[in-house]
Amino acid sequence: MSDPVLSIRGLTKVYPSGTEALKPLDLDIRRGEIFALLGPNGAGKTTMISIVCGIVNATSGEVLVDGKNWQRNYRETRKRIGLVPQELTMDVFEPLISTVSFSRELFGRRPDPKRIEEILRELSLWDKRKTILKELSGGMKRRVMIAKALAHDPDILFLDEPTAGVDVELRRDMWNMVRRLRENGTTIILTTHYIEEAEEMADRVGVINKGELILVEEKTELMKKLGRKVLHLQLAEPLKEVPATLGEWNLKLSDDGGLLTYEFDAKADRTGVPSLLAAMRDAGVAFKDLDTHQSSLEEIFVGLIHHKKAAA
Ligand SMILES: Nc1ncnc2c1ncn2[C@@H]1O[C@H](COP(=O)(O)OP(=O)(O)OP(=O)(O)O)[C@@H](O)[C@H]1O
Repeated sequence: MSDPVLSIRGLTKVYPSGTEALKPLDLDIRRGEIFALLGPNGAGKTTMISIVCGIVNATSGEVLVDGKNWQRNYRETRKRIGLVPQELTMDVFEPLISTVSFSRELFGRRPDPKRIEEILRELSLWDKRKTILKELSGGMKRRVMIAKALAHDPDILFLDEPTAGVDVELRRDMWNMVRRLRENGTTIILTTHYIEEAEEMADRVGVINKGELILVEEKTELMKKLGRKVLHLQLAEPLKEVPATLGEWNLKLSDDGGLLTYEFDAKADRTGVPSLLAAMRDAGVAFKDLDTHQSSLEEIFVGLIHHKKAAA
């Protein structure tokens, strides 16, 4: 990959409790991409983000921003990174606008009331700017967390489960905001439990499990490569068993004998569907309906984690 904006090299984390949260982890993030990090609870997503954002110390390894060591260039690099954390953290008695303006100055940026106004308007927070944080709804507080992360105009933005527990409207607003940021050149790394979110938003997907990055792939490639297609055939008459002449397709017959399922590789040029249908005709098996369906990222993800578990 040419010129990654962020490089993670051999990153490990062992907490004092002895938990090995990250095995040596390597990852390059491309400039301007949306990278979705997927993984089950406790996989190490927040640990990785917290290290890159300077909240948690790594046990070993290094993080490079534009090829420069993060720790050795702390002031310069930290102001380029924004984080929307999972947990809401804010001073509850402050008016919203002071909190957001303070976040900008914290990273050494000059005060810029116009820019703060722009951010608050975009997140539909402008009307609430004088409200103290304690009096905002949960969804509003989450918007404030985003405003705080954007206040210093970072060009690399981490979103740790941005839409966990938010309503449909806020989720849609967030997705739109992320797309707009990307259009303006911001690199975005988000963690999510919602696979539909990765499917909808990401250019690339990483899957992390037990502190190990088990896969990094272009989203479309991933879906093509691992996506299986499934053909369902509703039979005109139930079968007791699959005829022997249809053995090579490994068909599954439903318990009631009324549905045949054929799973095949969506990527392969010759799927075997036409020859299967011809063989069914020869065997006298008629069907009244058929449909095909492509595996979603969710099925791929569950399959990967299970495969790893089975191999362990
Ligand atoms: N401060 C800590 N002290 C000790 N162990 C920790 C600490 N923070 C996290 N861990 C452990 O490290 C592992 C990785 O946790 P982490 O929060 O990074 O996972 P995650 O993928 O973000 O999970 P989730 O999706 O539930 O947020 C887990 O086993 C967790 O219990």
